[in-house]
Amino acid sequence: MAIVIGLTGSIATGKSTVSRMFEDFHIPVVDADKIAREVVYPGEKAYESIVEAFGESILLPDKELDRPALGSIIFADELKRKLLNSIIHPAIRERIFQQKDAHIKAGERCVVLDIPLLFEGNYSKVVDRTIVVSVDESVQLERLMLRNQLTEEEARERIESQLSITEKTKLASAVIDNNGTIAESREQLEKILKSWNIC
Ligand SMILES: CC(C)(COP(=O)(O)OP(=O)(O)OC[C@H]1O[C@@H](n2cnc3c(N)ncnc32)[C@H](O)[C@@H]1O)[C@@H](O)C(=O)NCCC(=O)NCCS
Ligand SMILES: Nc1ncnc2c1ncn2[C@@H]1O[C@H](COP(=O)(O)OP(=O)(O)OP(=O)(O)O)[C@@H](O)[C@H]1O
Repeated sequence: MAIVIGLTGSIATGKSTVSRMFEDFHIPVVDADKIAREVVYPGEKAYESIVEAFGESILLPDKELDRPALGSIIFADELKRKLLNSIIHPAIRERIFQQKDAHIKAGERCVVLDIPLLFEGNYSKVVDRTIVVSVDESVQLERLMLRNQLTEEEARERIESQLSITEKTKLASAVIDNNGTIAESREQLEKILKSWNIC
């Protein structure tokens, strides 16, 4: 029986940074953010529905989705965020399950599902264990503003669009404290996987 691990965090807490570490353990990762980009390539069904719902102003001159523009709209307006979610989440969900099943069919004994909205999207029932990557809210705010070049207000809107990191850590099987260095977080990951007899 394969073990399915759900990896999550809140925005900019370091989920992708930890996700990359699974490569060292030869554990495949299904990346929901990557899938979210693929399902909105021009020509995909979700792309057409997004343009219909949000208008051509969220497109770049080459007709690709203008992700920062769409981000500014949906993180500032809960109803618009719900509208985008209702268009895009079913397509993301379908591909997550397809990729997970393909890894298991190929004989992998452990698969990671890296999903930002793991708890909000009710994925916890399809994973065996969860790892939450956590940082203090002040560190989260600082890293988010720096990475996405956002004002404090914009960064706070994004943080508030998800379940808080405090709530997520309460729901986790294991927590990685990513306030320190990346090497320290890697050590914590290794310890967790060893305690679960995964590496
Ligand atoms: C709004 C979009 C176009 C902005 O794109 P951008 O390239 O700037 O950001 P990216 O996709 O890398 O997302 C960054 C982070 O934002 C957070 N986030 C993204 N979408 C959402 C959402 N609908 N609700 C809450 N948080 C979200 C996640 O923590 C994610 O890791 C994009 O995030 C998107 O299409 N979102 C909807 C799909 C989604 O929910 N994805 C995340 C979960 S699968
Ligand atoms: N331990 C660390 N020390 C310093 N910077 C870090 C550390 N971990 C991550 N970062 C930086 O913080 C930012 C957020 O990290 P990352 O992109 O991994 O977060 P994320 O949780 O995947 O974000 P998102 O939810 O937006 O996809 C990045 O710029 C990353 O380089």
